[in-house]
Amino acid sequence: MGHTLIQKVWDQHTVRTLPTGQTQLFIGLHLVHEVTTPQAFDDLRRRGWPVRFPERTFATVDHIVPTGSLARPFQDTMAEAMLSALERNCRDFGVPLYDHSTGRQGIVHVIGPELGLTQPGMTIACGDSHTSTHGAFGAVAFGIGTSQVRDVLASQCLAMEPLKVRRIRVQGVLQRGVYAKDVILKIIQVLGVKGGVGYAYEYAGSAVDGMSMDERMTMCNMSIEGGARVGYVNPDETTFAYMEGRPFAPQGEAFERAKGWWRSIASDADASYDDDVELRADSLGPVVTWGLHPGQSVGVDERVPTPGEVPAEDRPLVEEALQFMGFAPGQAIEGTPIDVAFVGSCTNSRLSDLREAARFVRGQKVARSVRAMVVPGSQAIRAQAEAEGLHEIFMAAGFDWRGSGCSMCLGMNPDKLLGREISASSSNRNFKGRQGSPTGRTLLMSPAMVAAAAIAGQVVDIRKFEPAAVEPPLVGGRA
Ligand SMILES: CC(C)[C@H](C(=O)O)[C@@H](O)C(=O)O
Ligand code: SF4
Repeated sequence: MGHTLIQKVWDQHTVRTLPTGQTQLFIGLHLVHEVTTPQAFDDLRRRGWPVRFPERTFATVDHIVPTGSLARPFQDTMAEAMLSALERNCRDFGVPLYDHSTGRQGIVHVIGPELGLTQPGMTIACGDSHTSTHGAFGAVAFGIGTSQVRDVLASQCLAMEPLKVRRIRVQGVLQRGVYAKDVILKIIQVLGVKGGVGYAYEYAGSAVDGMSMDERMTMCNMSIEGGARVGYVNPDETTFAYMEGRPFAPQGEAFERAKGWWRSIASDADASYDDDVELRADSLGPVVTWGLHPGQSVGVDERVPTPGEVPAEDRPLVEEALQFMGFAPGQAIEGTPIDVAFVGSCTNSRLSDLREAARFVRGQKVARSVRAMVVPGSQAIRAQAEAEGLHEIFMAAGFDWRGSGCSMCLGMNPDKLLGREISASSSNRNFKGRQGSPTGRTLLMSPAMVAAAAIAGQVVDIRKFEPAAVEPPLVGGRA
């Protein structure tokens, strides 16, 4: 009987089995950001402990940074305190900090892959739930809390419960206007926001095989929204092509050797799974959330539910969501007016996302009633997008072209919804108050759908929304 990737990687990183039955797992890469680490570093300082493996620890600043002026001190004193603490901690403990001065700052889940820090077969931890993103490379990557951040800083190890594995095969070809974002929103709609609790999700099947690394990252990123702490894709030639030449990837002969090892950690053909699910890609359309968690979604050509048609146990949540969002039961989602359009977040702020959004924006104008913004995931993506002229396309249409960071994904910085504004957002969470206003409302969708909604001033079906006749001349290259 063969093994899955997660079994192989887990075994190779097992230090020992603890008396509790948990695994003491060695962590290959520890990513650090400003929000979840100050107390962890303080704890080490109090005990006089060093960071055990500073060379396996990398920090950036993303959640609280303004995407406009970076003049210090920040106006928000809490944000200023968090960044100052991270700067001091990195200095005191010898941890490299990828801040704005490096030209490599960005959302932690964007810069890890970009720098080649994220590699197949690694165990990766970060005090952030969307660490599952890195699983796109065939890494076992998961979010941890602040006390576990302290454990990893101090020992480079974690006490972990093993996970069951659910294989999710997406077969066939995605139709025009349907993206990885739609696939993962559909998976969460079908399996539920708690369906993945206790599981790692292995994404496979011909549609996933055909996806770029950016698309696989979008899928793995939202695993946590389906309850799965880990999501991964087996490494293949697409993975290796992405890795080659990245600053922290093995180079030359070492890269060739690494490829052999990376291939060997992929799930075996005869591996057994705790659960197996299959989805047809061909039948999928664009998906939009209408409610208060990422599982409350419909096809863009469908209607929001009526409380009567859902199982009794779901009814209170559906009623609450309809009321909060201001939807009449059974209303069509298409045509919903929007106030804000946000292209960004660790789900969908990579170069290919910006290129795709720009395709629909070129030569158009943002609706007068909409404020629209594009927030690249990293400084490198921003620079590459500018080299291709994407920023001009967005700005000419009336989009705000901003600096990199988490921005309005969660509104822990000046980018926030106001009052009851409703946003079309390429991010990953639509919880109450998520985008910075307690009464603000969020509709999650693909970046192309956000771009089209910005132009139309309402939710539109991207399949009916033609890009301007001339395609932007896309220069090859990568961030
Ligand atoms: C701030 C951080 C702890 C949080 C997370 O863990 O995911 C944030 O990134 C989010 O997306 O809600
Ligand atoms: S972009 Fe959003 S989801 Fe991603 S790490 Fe930042 S706040 Fe969390």
